[in-house]
Amino acid sequence: MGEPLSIGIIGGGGWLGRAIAEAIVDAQIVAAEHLTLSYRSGQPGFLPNATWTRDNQELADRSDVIIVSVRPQDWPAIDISADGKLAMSVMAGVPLDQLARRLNTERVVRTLPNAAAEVRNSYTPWIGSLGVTADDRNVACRILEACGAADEVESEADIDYLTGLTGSGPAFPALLAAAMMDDAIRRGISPDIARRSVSAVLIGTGKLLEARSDNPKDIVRTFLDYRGTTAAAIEAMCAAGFEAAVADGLAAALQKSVSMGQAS
Ligand SMILES: NC(=O)C1=CN([C@@H]2O[C@H](COP(=O)(O)OP(=O)(O)OC[C@H]3O[C@@H](n4cnc5c(N)ncnc54)[C@H](O)[C@@H]3O)[C@@H](O)[C@H]2O)C=CC1
Ligand SMILES: O=C(O)[C@@H]1CCC=N1
Repeated sequence: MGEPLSIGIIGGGGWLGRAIAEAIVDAQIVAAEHLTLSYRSGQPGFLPNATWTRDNQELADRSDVIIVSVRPQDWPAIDISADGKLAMSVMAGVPLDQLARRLNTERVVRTLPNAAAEVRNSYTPWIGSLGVTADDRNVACRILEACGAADEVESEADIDYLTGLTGSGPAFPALLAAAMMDDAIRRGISPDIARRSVSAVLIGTGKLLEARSDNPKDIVRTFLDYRGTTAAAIEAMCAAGFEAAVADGLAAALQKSVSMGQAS
């Protein structure tokens, strides 16, 4: 058996960095003692057995795999050499060629998890550069699957689109939940019941979609066929522009993803 894997996460104290760190330790992909996490100010209190540092080059030197998990606007200030090692990015917009050039390695994997990584339910599309080896792909897959489901995609254009659809994705049901809650409260339902009931609807629907292989369109059609309350609601929502609003939102996310890559 080879040496145990060592992994470093730049921005390991952030939302996604922490989620990945805790997921890969729980999945025993890396021992906390072989994990290095960097932070900018104030060492976070979780994973006390990991090595915490402010020095990103030290992190890179200590790690076989380097994961960059800072916000895209903080990426230009990251000035390290991965020295040919496997580097992975979770940053929205930043393309593979830029990662390779700036991190000094041909072995780069661009990924786009989502916030549900915190509860090991991310959906994460990823793509590797030509320089990644079969072992690299295997390591990247294990890391990403510790955070939920992961799929290798064919092009970076797919990642740009999925950045909005799935990377930003959890925000959309959250937006729907917020609108449903506001409406319930406006109509006199207590905030506590409004929160519990709306959360239960979203969680229950997620499980229903997971359990049934139907296309969501077919489920909607079944509801419409009752010609009852659900049909009345769906038709009013669609007449008010629901589907167009979703399409406009996803187009705006795609445009932003591409422009963030050009600006970084
Ligand atoms: N939060 C989300 O839902 C998703 C985030 N992403 C991507 O993940 C990346 C991180 O996002 P979040 O974790 O949400 O942001 P965050 O702001 O919670 O975490 C970023 C962390 O990086 C740290 N940081 C910044 N510069 C640093 C430096 N030079 N050295 C060490 N640490 C540094 C910050 O102090 C912060 O703790 C972003 O690029 C974002 O595009 C991708 C998909 C989903
Ligand atoms: O909003 C953002 O830019 C990041 C990427 C996807 C989710 N959060």
